[in-house]
Amino acid sequence: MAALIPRSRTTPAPGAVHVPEWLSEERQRELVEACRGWARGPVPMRHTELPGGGVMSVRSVSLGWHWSPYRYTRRAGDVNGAPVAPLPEWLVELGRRAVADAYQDEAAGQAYRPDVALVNFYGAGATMGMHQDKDERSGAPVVSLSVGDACLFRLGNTDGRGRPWQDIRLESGDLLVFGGPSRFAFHGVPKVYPGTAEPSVGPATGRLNLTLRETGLPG
Ligand SMILES: O=C(O)CCC(=O)C(=O)O
Ligand SMILES: [Fe+2]
Repeated sequence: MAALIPRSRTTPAPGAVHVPEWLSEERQRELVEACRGWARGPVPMRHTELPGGGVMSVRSVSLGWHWSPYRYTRRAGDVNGAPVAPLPEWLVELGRRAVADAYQDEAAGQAYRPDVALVNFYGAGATMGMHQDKDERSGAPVVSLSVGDACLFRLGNTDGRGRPWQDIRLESGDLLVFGGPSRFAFHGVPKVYPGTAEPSVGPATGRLNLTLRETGLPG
């Protein structure tokens, strides 16, 4: 839903750009629909098990490469052994457009070649602890798209999980790109605000987040 007072783009940290309402409502609906399909399979969306025995509160599915802690594989050995669904070209294009728009740099968009998407669904009470996206062997930016309930996104520093950090409210349709000096910054989602989504656009409840990345892995 368009805000009464439009939110403007910000650069919360060097290399990090937040573009509110970047996705049209139609695009958001398409993404929700696509996520419904990916959640079904070939690798079903699931709570990822962590090596320490815990499980993540978000449910996830990947495209292009399967992510499980802390590596990328072509098959989901920790789920059902199925080969991961391909990353569709329209999503690659969306990622390239996102980078070009965020950095206002067409060449940066052209150079961006994401080969993996991680789709996360935050149901009631789900959060994500502070972490780095560091299983990629590439310094290319991470493109993050949010649909559904708003959340508190915490963008920290590259040294550790603690302060300083910037708190950003990500709403449905928002784009966040973190690259350059922010590419390996710790970040997390300490809170999702239930019931803040526009019912005609987002999932019925909860929050969807999709990140595009370059793994830097061969073929
Ligand atoms: O949900 C978000 O906004 C962040 C997701 C994230 O950090 C990740 O998938 O690595
Ligand atoms: Fe992350």
